[in-house]
Amino acid sequence: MAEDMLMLNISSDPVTFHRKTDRSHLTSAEKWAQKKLESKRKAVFEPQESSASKQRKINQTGQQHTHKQKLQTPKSPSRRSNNRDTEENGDQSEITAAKSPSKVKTFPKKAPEEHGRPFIKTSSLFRNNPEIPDVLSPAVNLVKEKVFTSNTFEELNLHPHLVATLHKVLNVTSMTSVQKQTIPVLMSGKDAVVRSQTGSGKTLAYGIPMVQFLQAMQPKVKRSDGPLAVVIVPTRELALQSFQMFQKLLKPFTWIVPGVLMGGEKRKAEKARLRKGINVLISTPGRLVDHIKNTLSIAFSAVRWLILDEADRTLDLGFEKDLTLILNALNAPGLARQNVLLSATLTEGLSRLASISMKEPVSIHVSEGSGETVEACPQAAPQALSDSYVVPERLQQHVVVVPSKLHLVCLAAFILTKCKFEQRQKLIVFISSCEAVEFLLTLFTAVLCENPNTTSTKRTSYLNFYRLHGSMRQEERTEMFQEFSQCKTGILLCTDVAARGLDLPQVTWIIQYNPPSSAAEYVHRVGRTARIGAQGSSLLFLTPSETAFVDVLANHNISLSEMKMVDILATLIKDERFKGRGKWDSKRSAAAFEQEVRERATVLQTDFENYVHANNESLQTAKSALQSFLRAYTTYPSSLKHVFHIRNLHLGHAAKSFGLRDAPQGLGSSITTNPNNSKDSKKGKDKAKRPPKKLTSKERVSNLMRSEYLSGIDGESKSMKKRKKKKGQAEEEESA
Ligand SMILES: Nc1ncnc2c1ncn2[C@@H]1O[C@H](COP(=O)(O)OP(=O)(O)OP(=O)(O)O)[C@@H](O)[C@H]1O
Repeated sequence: MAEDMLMLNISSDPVTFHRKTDRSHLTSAEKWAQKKLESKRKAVFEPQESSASKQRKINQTGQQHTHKQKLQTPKSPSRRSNNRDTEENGDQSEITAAKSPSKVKTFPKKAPEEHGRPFIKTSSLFRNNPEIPDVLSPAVNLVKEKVFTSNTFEELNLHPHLVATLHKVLNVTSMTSVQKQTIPVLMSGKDAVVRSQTGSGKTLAYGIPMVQFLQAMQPKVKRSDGPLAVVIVPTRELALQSFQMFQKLLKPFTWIVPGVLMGGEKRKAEKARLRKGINVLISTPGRLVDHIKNTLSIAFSAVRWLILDEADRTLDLGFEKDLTLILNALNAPGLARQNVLLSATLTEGLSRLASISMKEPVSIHVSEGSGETVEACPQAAPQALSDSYVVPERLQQHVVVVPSKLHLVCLAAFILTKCKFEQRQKLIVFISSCEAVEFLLTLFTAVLCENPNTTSTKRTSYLNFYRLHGSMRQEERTEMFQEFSQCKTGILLCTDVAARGLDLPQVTWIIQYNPPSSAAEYVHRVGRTARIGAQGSSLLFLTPSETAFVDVLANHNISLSEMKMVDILATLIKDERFKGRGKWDSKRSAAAFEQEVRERATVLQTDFENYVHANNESLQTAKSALQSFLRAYTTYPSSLKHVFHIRNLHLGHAAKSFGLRDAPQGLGSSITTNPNNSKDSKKGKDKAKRPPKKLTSKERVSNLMRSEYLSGIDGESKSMKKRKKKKGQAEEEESA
């Protein structure tokens, strides 16, 4: 009930959340028990508002012993008899063992009870969820790109040392389609706009002709010439990766010096390197602007090449100002320069924008040339090529619809499926904010990595978590990136900082736990697997209210197959750590199986909640992670607001996905329109007659931002606005 109130408070608009309780999955005993509980809930909570909030306090402190025990008295003969079943309390039911709360120990300390869980207090995970609609991915015209050609680098008239380096150092022999089409164009001195699927070798497609050009320059290139080529990339890790590739390519041509500038590194050291001379300069936009403004020794008079890798990202709003400044600095000397834009998701609009600073660029779309177009469904409307994206042929794309409350357990179950019960899996999980990455890392490490067979701090060996996001120190970022690159199995929890360009070997699964901000970002995220002709899989999590995103993707020729949430959760049957109270026997009926899965999911959620509520620090971390998730949710572009709108979120349910037992107070109270809250009784009376004030979406968002987590930020709406804007545009990409 408290959750219901909160949800209604954030929006007086019609809410799309389905309130109907789906009972189809329940056994008759459960239906009976649930009916009983509902009538009891009505009797206990609905007559008085105050009793609901009183109960919420009880749940939070766990101290009002008498009242709580009254609520816990088992009534039904079903699951409650085993003390693990839920006691429905709106959405905040509890399961407790017969122990006095004073003896309650919090996770991770274990009492000698069955499964080491003396105290379980959790929500009813499987009740009051919105119905899960079937997802029908519309028919699309599948466009495929052939990755490899039979052509070799020898055909290109390159310097023999360059060809040898390709063979021996980079281990490449035949050209990919994009290389075959791009290298001759760039070697002829023309500008180009290049689009080809992720992991198809675009870096070498510009790297090879550039090195061929530089090594042939007469008089011979000197360090003191300064930058002859400038490569702009949106993230630090990508800058580092491109720099390493140039180090390899330039091995035989030692007189040409590559260098990297990126946020997080020491400016002083970079200035010194610039003074000494860097010929191939790779940089993030923000840091380059920084040096243009502050480093006298940076000069662009000799620049002959400008590369914008991930050009759509670099050209979009977040970097517009930086890029204008860079182009002005580069254009000033007025030397003839070759310009190249590359991305897997370049659209006509962007190429037109880019053409302003380019000279009759050649447009290279691999799917038009050497690729083959496969009509998967002739009835489907033909797509304009600029709108349709190509994903790797051997990428298997899935979507799973999961109600918010079950998100956390479902992600955990999926990770266990892959990393505990399958061999050699390397996963990347995309999450919408840095705080949420940190939170999930701590939570999973504590709850999933705990080894039940040891009392020591030894962790399970099959789960190795890594993290990558924009709020990490640069040394940590680089270390994590390299460690994850080299590991054979592991789970990288990250934000979109890892979505573009990164070439992480042998990644088997991409999980989009929070949906991407656009179809293009979807393509880049899934593109971290199935690279250069390899196999890979992806899984997109959506809530029932977000399923229209499948149509958005279909508009770009992306088709997904549905995975069922129950099938993911079923893995928990294999994990004895989350055993239900009843004796589980695999020969029992399908209904009993389903029941056991639900119990185990509840046990897992309980572990998460116990960890989160064990102390104030973890509670605050969970709350700020929830807050950051909500904030990120408000930054979806207006074109996707019909799919991802904050008013469609159920706060109480979203809170569960952060291990919180209830929607935190403050989120609701500051935005409430409940007339009973009025201090002025007369006014309150008048107000009571009126329907709740309809808030504009702006008001709702600003209310949301004024929650308890932001105490101290209250009244700083300007800086808040700034932060939000920044977050939406380029939160994870580099600004310096
Ligand atoms: N001709 C080739 N033969 C074999 N491997 C290649 C070839 N060209 C590039 N590769 C390898 O393919 C991988 C992907 O290349 P690259 O990172 O350049 O792809 P991309 O098209 O830029 O991807 P994204 O769009 O994700 O940035 C790299 O490991 C690279 O070394």
